[in-house]
Amino acid sequence: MIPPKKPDNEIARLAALHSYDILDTLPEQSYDDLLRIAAGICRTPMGAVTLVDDSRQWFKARLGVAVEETPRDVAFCGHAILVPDEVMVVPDARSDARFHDNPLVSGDPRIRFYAGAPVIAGGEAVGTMCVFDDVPHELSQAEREALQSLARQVSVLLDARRHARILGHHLRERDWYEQQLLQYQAQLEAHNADLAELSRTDALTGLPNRRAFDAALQAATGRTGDAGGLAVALIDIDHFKTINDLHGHPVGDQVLAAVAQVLRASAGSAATVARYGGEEFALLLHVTDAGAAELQAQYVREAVQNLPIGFPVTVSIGLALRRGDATPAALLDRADRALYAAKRGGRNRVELAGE
Ligand SMILES: Nc1nc2c(ncn2[C@@H]2O[C@H](COP(=O)(O)OP(=O)(O)OP(=O)(O)O)[C@@H](O)[C@H]2O)c(=O)[nH]1
Repeated sequence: MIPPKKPDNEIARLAALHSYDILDTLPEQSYDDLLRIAAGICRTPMGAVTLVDDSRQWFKARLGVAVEETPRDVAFCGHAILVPDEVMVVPDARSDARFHDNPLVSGDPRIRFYAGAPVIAGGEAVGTMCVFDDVPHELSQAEREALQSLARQVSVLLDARRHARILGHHLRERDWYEQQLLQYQAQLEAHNADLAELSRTDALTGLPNRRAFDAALQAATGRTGDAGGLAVALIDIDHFKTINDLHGHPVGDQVLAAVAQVLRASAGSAATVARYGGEEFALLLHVTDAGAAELQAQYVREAVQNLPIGFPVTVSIGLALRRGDATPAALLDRADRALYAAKRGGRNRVELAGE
């Protein structure tokens, strides 16, 4: 027996074979079908689609062969791939010096006839489409060409497999990027929501700020059709500059926070309470008439007056009831003028705006 030598381009040949990542995969109908056609055309009971690995030949498809692989040393196909563009035909292995005492000849499957067409993939002879028989044979020119054609079809299958795998890889990569994008988008939306929240909230008191109050007023005036259903109260801490001057700015901040808390607690859950400016707050009240609005404003004023802070803190309140379809600006203007009147009138009081 003469074991097949390794071709000069063995390293490149193995690289090409391994790039298909097909060794030791499950049988596939397409390869089985091609093999069956080859055996039918060449009139043999046995055959294989072999891939010649470093030290073994592995069968992607097999017909009448019990084993999944054999050592490369005894592989007929190891010889066949040495001449990539020819079909190797061994009419009777027993009279061929390379094979007469080959264990595949002396033992099962007792090969006498062999014909193998190299499968060229990635430019290299990676294996064969081969047929064999346990009786001697000849191969006609037409059969030889058919075997070669079927070997080319094996190459087509191998390339299709590689393209499918590359495509699958790209799709998985695209899915991954899509996932990343969705995550970034969710993060951005969360940040935007945080920013929106920040831009609508006063940091010192935690109350909605002037922008948020104006938006709430705008929305409420758009909704409320009936006159007198809505009132705005502008609330200003009295002599706040003096509080700052006497007790210091940090204490002034604490007073602002305490007043904010008391306003929120005393204004009722339906009211919108906001910090409207430095020491100025605003209330949006849903009330049925001026009497109810005034009662609520007085309640708020007294709640501030009763704050247990250690020194007197009072507020002046300008109250304006919405009449007809007055705009938010007109309503605020009337409340502001009423506040001015409350200050002038002695502070710590509620003044209801006239027409
Ligand atoms: N501590 C503190 N003071 C503030 C803040 N915002 C505004 N102020 C102060 O609030 C004071 C408002 O003073 P003024 O507008 O003169 O009014 P006032 O002293 O409250 O007097 P009247 O409104 O007339 O009763 C100013 O001294 C501002 O510096 C703040 O966030 N913290």
